[in-house]
Amino acid sequence: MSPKLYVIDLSPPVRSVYLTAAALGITLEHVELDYFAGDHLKPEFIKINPQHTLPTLVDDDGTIVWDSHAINAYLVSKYGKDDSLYPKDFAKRALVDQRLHFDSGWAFLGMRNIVEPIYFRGSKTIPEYLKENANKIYNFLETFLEGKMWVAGDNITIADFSLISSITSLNVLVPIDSGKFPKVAAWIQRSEQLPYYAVNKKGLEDFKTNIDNMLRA
Ligand SMILES: N[C@@H](CCC(=O)N[C@@H](CS)C(=O)NCC(=O)O)C(=O)O
Repeated sequence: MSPKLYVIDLSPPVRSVYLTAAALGITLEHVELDYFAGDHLKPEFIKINPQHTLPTLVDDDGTIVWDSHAINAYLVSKYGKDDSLYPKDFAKRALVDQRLHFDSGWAFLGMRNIVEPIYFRGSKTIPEYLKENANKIYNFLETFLEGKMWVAGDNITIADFSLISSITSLNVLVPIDSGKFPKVAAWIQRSEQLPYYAVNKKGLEDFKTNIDNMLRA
């Protein structure tokens, strides 16, 4: 039996778990919920995750984990052959954790603040202050990548998986100026070369189509 992952491909946090699972070489059983029909708000799902967010993991032994960052750390700790994706060394882990919290508090949130009015309130434009915020996020990331291949050093970690799914989605909404943010642009290109990157690509393309349609509708 494979651990169950409740998903919607459009979601950046869900795609970060796809990347982690692919990097670990493990299979998760995807349970797709119809987000726009409100499947995640139904009592049977609320019983599993009262915060009703996707992704949510239910492992074979009944362990339930939600929040993609916690899921990714859990999967590496439980299924990783080594700790390279989420180092045990305190100082290295602290840097990865900082980047993960940057994803939660800035990158994903910056994207979510733009998307929700488009998805749920019929908004057809992106306010200037949210575009400015997106550029602030790109600028922070540009600084983090100074002298580094990946966001927390020379090894890829789960922080890259969280940030690549959020940042490529934010890029759909507020395009990254590669002249201003060359390190961010190079990091995206590096990520796209990963042998398992396709698991981010499909949901990202669906997300782009979805946003294009909603902004035009
Ligand atoms: N910090 C959470 C964010 C998860 C999240 O907000 N997911 C969205 C989809 S992208 C969701 O499930 N929204 C439904 C809701 O909040 O009710 C994570 O990383 O898992």
